[in-house]
Amino acid sequence: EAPPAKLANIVILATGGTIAGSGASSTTTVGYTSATVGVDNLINAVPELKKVANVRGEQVFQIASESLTNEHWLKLAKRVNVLLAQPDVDGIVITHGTDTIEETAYFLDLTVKSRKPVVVVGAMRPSTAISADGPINLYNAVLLAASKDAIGKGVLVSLNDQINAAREVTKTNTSTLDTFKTPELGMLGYIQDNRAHFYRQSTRKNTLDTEFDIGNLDVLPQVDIVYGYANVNRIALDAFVTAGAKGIIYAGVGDGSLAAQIKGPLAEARKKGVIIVRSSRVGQGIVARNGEANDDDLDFVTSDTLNPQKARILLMLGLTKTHDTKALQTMFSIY
Ligand SMILES: NC(=O)CC[C@H](N)C(=O)O
Repeated sequence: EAPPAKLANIVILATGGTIAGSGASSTTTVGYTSATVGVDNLINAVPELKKVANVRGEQVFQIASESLTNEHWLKLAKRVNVLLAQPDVDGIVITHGTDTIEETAYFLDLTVKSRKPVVVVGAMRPSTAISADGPINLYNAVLLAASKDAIGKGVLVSLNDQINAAREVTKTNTSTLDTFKTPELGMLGYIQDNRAHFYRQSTRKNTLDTEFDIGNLDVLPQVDIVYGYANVNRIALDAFVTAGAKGIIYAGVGDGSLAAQIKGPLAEARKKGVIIVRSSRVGQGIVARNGEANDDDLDFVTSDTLNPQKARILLMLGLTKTHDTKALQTMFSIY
């Protein structure tokens, strides 16, 4: 196939993860070490990249993604914004550990100020494994970032030949290659035969259409997650509030239901000024406002379809703008 006349300029920002991992042998697929291979070696392992884009790499950090902090997100988003403001950069690919890929992608979806493509990619097998998925995933991600069809679609997550939206994608399996899915709402499309094929798009606002500006931020408001379960107690909640949490995501059972013994403590925390968002540990579906709790009386916010870890990101960013629960609730319906 003839190469396109003018290749897009794509910057690969490497952050670590299994895609940059190495194991003791070619059959080691668990128990390997993440974040050991540098960005130039990742690029050199896929000479086919040269056919689809002019690529250059930057090592932003080199960690397993479970160790990511808010500061890493701020650093990464700022770098993406600087690069995308340059006329000689057409798109960004971020190589990333898969454990928190959905969180980083959603953070960028809300804070990148450009319609140019941003694709977050990872792998489930380390670079040293037989049939490692990193090289094909990286190839597909660069192809996607260089594709005109990816412009204005928000931040994308691409593994396993599939394209998912940052807001909706989630890791559904601890270890299989097809772990990234958008249950029910569905993926956006496929990458096949050297082309991105799009079939749908999220209706929620992203990138240039959000109100969030992290350009001058060095810290984010403290927001923590309290997990719901039968026989839940208030110990974790109280500890987070005492430690200075400005917001709490309650990962309730079912439709964000509140156990009798947690409802009172959550209401007390709200009276102290802490913003409470009712989310759900279920992972699919809407947490309905005034459904399993009287949110109007309690002055709580509900998470819509965001899972707890993504609700945490939106609340952190929301709290950089307002502490008004009505305004925050609106954010959960538009982002
Ligand atoms: N498949 C992976 O990338 C997981 C490796 C590691 N736990 C990480 O998230 O960085």
